Amino acid sequence: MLPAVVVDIGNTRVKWGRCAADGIADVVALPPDPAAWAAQVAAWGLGRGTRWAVGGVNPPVADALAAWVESIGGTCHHFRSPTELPIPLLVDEPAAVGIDRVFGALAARSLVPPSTPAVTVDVGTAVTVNLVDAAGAFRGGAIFPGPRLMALALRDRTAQLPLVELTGSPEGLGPATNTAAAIRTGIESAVVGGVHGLICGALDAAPAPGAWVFITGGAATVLAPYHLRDVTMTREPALNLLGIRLAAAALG
Ligand SMILES: Nc1ncnc2c1ncn2[C@@H]1O[C@H](COP(=O)(O)OP(=O)(O)OP(=O)(O)O)[C@@H](O)[C@H]1O
Ligand SMILES: CC(C)(CO)[C@@H](O)C(=O)NCCC(=O)O
Ligand SMILES: [K+]
Repeated sequence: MLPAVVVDIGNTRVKWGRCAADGIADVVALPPDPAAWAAQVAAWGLGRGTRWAVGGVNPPVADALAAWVESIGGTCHHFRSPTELPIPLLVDEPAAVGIDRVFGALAARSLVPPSTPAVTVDVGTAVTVNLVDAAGAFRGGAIFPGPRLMALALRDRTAQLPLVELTGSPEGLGPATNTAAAIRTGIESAVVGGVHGLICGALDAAPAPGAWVFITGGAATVLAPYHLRDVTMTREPALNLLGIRLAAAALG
């Protein structure tokens, strides 16, 4: 089944991808709100009979979107479990893995040369760093709070810290001279350092050298100014959407 639109349901936002012959042509991130979805259907000129493929880690929103697609005359394939996807999940409890991590893995292994491991980094509501081995199996990874969750936790669990808005521009890791900048510096460093350490851990565990690293997610720009020696890092904003497209295509 080749869908016209693929949808990745996150914990904060709903990402839509418009499929082209060779991949994902356009990506938008929308709130979990049918009014925004209707406006996007109009903007992309999607008619009745449009084929959709949907999956994600926020089941109530995924169910709502799948039902909404059918209410506007679309047909929708809804991926509900990572065990439905055409990739081995070499972890303790395959059904418990976040399906977004597995969509990313599916896409990553389609982008690397044969017998090349891949590491995926998704910086969203949560950050995940995941390993796909040289045989193309998902081998697990790590999960930690994303930038916004860190900022909320500091506000919610301290007496004196304000909620700091994260901007697109990097703060840098040097000593900051006011509270808000100190929090932004700390969060930036937690993400950059955490991702760096986990990429190294995954590369050490990868059963073959030469792994490719893919970076995706709404806050992936946080990592843009930083470089890892000897590692090929590729920004792939549509990584999870590409994985949904591949999973749908594999349905036949
Ligand atoms: N340029 C940025 N710099 C720092 N933080 C950012 C930036 N862009 C987004 N963020 C923060 O990173 C977090 C993740 O961003 P966003 O919600 O866009 O990701 P997402 O991939 O859509 O997440 P999910 O898939 O979980 O819905 C948000 O909490 C947001 O506040
Ligand atoms: C970690 C998140 C929140 C990242 O979106 C998602 O993948 C998820 O809800 N995972 C479930 C638990 C797991 O992946 O092991
Ligand atoms: K995410």
